[in-house]
Amino acid sequence: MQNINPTKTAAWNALEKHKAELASSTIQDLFQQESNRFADYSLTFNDEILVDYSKNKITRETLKLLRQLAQECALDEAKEAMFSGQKINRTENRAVLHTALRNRSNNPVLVDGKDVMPEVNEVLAKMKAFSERVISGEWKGYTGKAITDVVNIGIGGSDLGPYMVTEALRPYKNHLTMHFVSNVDGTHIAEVFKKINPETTLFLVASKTFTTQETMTNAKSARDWFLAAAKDEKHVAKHFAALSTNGTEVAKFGIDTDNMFGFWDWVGGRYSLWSAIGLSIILSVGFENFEALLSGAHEMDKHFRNTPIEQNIPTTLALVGLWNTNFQGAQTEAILPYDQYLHRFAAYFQQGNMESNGKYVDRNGNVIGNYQTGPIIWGEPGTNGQHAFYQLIHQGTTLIPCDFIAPAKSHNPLADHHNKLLSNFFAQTEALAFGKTKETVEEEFLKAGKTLEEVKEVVPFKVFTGDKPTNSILLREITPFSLGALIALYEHKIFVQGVIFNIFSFDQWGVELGKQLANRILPELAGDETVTGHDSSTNGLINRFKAWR
Ligand SMILES: O=P(O)(O)OC[C@H]1O[C@](O)(CO)[C@@H](O)[C@@H]1O
Repeated sequence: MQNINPTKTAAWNALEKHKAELASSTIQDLFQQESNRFADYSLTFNDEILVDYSKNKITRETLKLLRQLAQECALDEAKEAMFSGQKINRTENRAVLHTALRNRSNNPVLVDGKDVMPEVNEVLAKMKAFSERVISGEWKGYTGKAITDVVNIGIGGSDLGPYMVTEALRPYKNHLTMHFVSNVDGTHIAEVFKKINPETTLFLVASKTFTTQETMTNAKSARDWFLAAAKDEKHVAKHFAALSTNGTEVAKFGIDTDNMFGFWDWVGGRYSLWSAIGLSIILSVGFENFEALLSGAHEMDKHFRNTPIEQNIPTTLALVGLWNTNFQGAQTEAILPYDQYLHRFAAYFQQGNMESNGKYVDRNGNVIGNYQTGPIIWGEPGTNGQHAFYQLIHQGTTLIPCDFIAPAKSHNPLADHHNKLLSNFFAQTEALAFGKTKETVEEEFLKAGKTLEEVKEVVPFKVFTGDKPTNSILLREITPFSLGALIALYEHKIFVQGVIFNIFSFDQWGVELGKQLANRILPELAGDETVTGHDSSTNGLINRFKAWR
């Protein structure tokens, strides 16, 4: 992977000039100039996912220059480096191979000269056998009863991915009730304890490192709660499994390593739902559906690796996103799924994108001064978002590019709900792009029998400038396969942007300082002594906490 400052490329320079030339054009103007924008600026994956990026302020020239930028930043070489197991996570000296976890072709993937596929397949086979026993009821708890509830204890990538997918695939669910505990706030696990029975609950302790404070604290409380009922330590083996890379810590915690499902340091936490961390998904929807999820992601991997840049969906979305943040002044991106089952999708990619590309130091170790790296990611399902924050997207002073995502076919085709839902999706993207002029507002008033004199004060507030960029991602249906492909699409989008930003997307040093300071503060919270070792604000807060608790 080369270390190229994107702003030093010829393409970046040309994009700056091009931006100035386009400045006076609106998205509406571009639609008037190009009658076929939909056909020319949309791509289809597998006849299952349509990506329409026509409602962005881009032209053929914009795309040509953005593609040139990707080439000048050696994107193809970086892609091959990732897929072939090179240690592109240089600050941790690790390969980045979530693609190997879903490599359904089974072609060898080498890390340090060793094919990782046999081990990947071995863990998959172990998860299959285990999940079948639990789902069928053959796996019994300590009093001989079958498992009814599964509690995944993990945080960050060890929670957000499996939780998001489990929710997204609810229509495929079996009888097991799933719970996800992540927060170290005792409330999170205490509320779950109220709903479960120790005799019929299986705890999955999901942690790549098996040292994460939140997870280990919750896991210990779960074990204490369980032993308060089960009494005998030997019963732990029937009720606790570990999903981790760290066998030593798993054994130290007291979980039978027969109940451990391993993965490897080349799986990043936020890219780990395809690994043993996906066991809760398998327990919820069955192994076959998990395989279909992997297959969907694998198809997207092949598309990303092999499709020319002009038709390459993740690359196109990455380039359009980069254009919006670096040349149009946007700082955030909203992900707006019009599907209630995808209610954690934005939260999932909040970590996926912001932990990956929220970096200010480039691959040479230099501070980045003159371009933006990862955007702020946020979002909520439509139409809830419409009644909450869309006001600002339509009429605020900040530019917010949005991804609208929806399935054509609903899993719950109740009366006309889905048509209503989708009419809102289509209407929003139309309104954001084309807005509403002063003339239209006045015309509407005249039609309603008002005079222009009567309404002149209110007219400005009813005008929508439009010219707000959106992508529309329409899926045929949310299935395990299409969901796998959709997730992989976003993962690769993040990768492409990281390559061009010239940053390391697969480390996360930015989360360490807070952890370090919390470890220093924790013992200070124990006694009643006044704390004086910090700045006046931190001392003041700690001391008031101690006085009030
Ligand atoms: O799976 P682990 O090791 O418990 O880590 C959980 C999460 O903590 C982080 O390391 C930092 O917050 C994430 O990258 C990771 O997903």
